[in-house]
Amino acid sequence: MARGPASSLFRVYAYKKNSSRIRVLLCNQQYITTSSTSFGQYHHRGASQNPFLSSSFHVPNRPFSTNLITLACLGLISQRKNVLGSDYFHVKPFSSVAEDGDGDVNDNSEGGRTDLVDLGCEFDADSGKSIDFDNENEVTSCHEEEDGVYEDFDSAMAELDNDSVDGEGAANGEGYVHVACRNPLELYRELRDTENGVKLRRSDWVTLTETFGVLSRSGWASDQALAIYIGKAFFPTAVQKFKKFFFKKCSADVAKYLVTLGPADAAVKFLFPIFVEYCLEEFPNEIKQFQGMVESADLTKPHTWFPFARAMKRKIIYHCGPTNSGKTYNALQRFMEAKKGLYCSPLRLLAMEVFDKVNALGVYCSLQTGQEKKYIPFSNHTSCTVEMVSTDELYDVAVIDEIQMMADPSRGYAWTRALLGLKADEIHLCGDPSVLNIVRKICSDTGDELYEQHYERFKPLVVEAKTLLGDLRNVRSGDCVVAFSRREIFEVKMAIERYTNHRCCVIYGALPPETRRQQANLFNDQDNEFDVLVASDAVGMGLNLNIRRVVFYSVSKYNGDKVVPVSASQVKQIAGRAGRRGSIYPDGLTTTLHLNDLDYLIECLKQPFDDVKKVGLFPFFEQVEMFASKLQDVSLSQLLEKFGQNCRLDGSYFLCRHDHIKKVANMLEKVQELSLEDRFNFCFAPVNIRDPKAMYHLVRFASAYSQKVPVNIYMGMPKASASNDAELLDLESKHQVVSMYLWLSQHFERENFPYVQKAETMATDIAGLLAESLVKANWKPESRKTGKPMPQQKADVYDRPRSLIKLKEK
Ligand SMILES: Nc1ncnc2c1ncn2[C@@H]1O[C@H](COP(=O)(O)OP(=O)(O)OP(=O)(O)O)[C@@H](O)[C@H]1O
Ligand SMILES: [Mg+2]
Repeated sequence: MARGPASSLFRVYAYKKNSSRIRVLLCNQQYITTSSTSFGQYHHRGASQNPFLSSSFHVPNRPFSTNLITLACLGLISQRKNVLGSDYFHVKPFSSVAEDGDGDVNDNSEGGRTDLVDLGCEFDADSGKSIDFDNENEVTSCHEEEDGVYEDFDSAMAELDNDSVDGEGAANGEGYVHVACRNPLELYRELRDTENGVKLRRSDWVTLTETFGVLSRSGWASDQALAIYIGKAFFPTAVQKFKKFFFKKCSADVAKYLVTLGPADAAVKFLFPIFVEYCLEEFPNEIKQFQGMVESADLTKPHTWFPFARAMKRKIIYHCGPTNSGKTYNALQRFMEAKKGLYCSPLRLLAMEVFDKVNALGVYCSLQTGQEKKYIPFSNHTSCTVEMVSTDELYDVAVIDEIQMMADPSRGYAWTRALLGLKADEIHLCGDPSVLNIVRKICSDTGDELYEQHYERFKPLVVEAKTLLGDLRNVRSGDCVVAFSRREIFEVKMAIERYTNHRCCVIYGALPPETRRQQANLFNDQDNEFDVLVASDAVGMGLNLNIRRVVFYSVSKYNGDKVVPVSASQVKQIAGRAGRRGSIYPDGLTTTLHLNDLDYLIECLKQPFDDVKKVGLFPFFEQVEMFASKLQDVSLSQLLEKFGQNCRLDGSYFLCRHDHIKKVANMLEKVQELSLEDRFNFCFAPVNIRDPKAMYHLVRFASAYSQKVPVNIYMGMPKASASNDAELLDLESKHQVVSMYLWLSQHFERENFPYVQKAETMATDIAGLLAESLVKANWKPESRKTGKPMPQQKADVYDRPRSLIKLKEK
């Protein structure tokens, strides 16, 4: 068996065709020795003399080259200890490895020992079968070999071995290092300095072409390339150029080896470091430019963005608990006691509710939402929406309500910014426990003191197992039926009012907050006939309504793409509206319309709160501007796209979704004279991008603004309340336009928007008309008209609303 008898070196070559088939041929002892530190973490104890001797060994799923080293060592170790589990592969003992008296494998470092040679065998994890090699390392028997790859491989290997034997210094097995074991930089330089590469056989050329295809599509490789500032967009081009270079320069042994590996991950892992060397030399400008871009899109360490807040010693109090447990109530107590306080709300409606409540209790409080600013003389307190938080003002106490919204995919950044940036001695966070861990982490980054106050629900929420048995005639006074689309809301309202004596109020997202508030008051007030509320998930956050029972009309909703189950946390939030302390129904009930949705409801209520791992971030304009300076001739939408692709974030943060902003930016492309900053700010205006009327007006506002003419609202005012759904939709959309104008007037120089008063009057009038319309609304939702005509319903039989039937049929 011995080959190169006097050699203190041996070679192992590992070939991994798939995860269970590993071939060990030869390895250069020197190589193992020098690389032993790289897997030092995998062995312990007993490594005193020979670093490969270990009493236990874990075979990691490592990159190919590490496996190579590991295998070589494992062979030695198994020889001595037989410790390898057979899960990974069976090790055929290396009969040629001698043991000394105490059973240790001879330490090669002693020098002159010649017995560590010729380690030729192949291992198969599944079968345990091995392929034996004779001492010239040519296959002597090849069990269960089916395809020709192995044969090619074997002959390639045999050739390589022969080359090494014939080559310089090979007589004793020294000097030859297989390409897989060689330094990639060296390999790259060799390729680069070669005049002409080897002429490839057609079949090899095909294999190599496929291999480059795999490299170019490899997510692993494009991720790794980011480390040397090869961006994802440039990566395929870089691979393409590398491929050209490679085909021109490739040497016989590299080509042969790659062909052996085939178009697989192992080949990508082998090629990648060479590719890196190539890129570093070939694309210095691209790398520099991308590096500049990446560095300007650095969103890591967001707590350092607020040096003033960092200079303060803030006290953070987390009011942590489920819905209706008194979190907001307790935080507001501190807010009202403070000399100067700020309350940050997730919704305009809730900001208004707190504004009213606090003023009613004798604490002067102003209101600040995106659309309106109500300054109460002598007030030191402000109730605002979280997006309007000022990180410049100093406060004694600030309250950030619904803090779990930090994890909201689109709006989360506003909560994160408030928490990181508020300059307040005391900050009260109210929310469920889902973001508690991440708040702990953020506080340890910011150096703020965190106090936790845990709450329990005042009264447990009771699930009514009977459900409404699919029949809306089982609705009772004090019920809130929750549906997840405007269309369903009107269908339910119509059905209830048609088949029962109840009257319904409605609350949904597209209604202005004034109208929602009017509807909520109508429902809360016991002295009228409106005793049922039909609402969307817009009712879910923080509001205090006189709800006895929350009935889920359905437990799935359309997410803009497909119908998906409503999330457990949302179900909890919504169901939590029932039975508020202090309301006329302090015992909360919840159920579903249909029996077959009940299990899902119970499951959601039972589920523990998520443990959120990341919260949202979005760059300030200044960051986007800095990023823009690294690019030329790109639109804002492209800029944001690129920012999203290239920004760096810490593990606790994600970049908030901004498709909506990009769409608005695209629409505004036709407005030419806007500065980048104005354009950026316009994109945050509250507009329904699916409403062409609203989009038209936004573009008009932006055009007038860019031409420095006073921005006016040219829109006919409706004369009367709606008498059908089209008119109702028109009112909703007109209110949005006015609301957008008001928002712009708050976010840009006021003198450019001189018609604020007119807009406010229009907004109030439209909200009034909407309220009037909703009281009498008993028509089919507009979108229904485009569908097939419905069969006539029998007057006395309640029929389930059609959209639900369709959903269930699906
Ligand atoms: N100590 C208290 N005394 C009187 N009323 C209270 C007290 N605590 C809470 N309430 C009332 O109970 C209701 C629910 O309280 P609160 O709004 O603070 O709950 P929450 O935990 O913030 O709920 P959510 O998660 O839904 O926002 C409110 O109407 C509030 O005024
Ligand atoms: Mg609350």
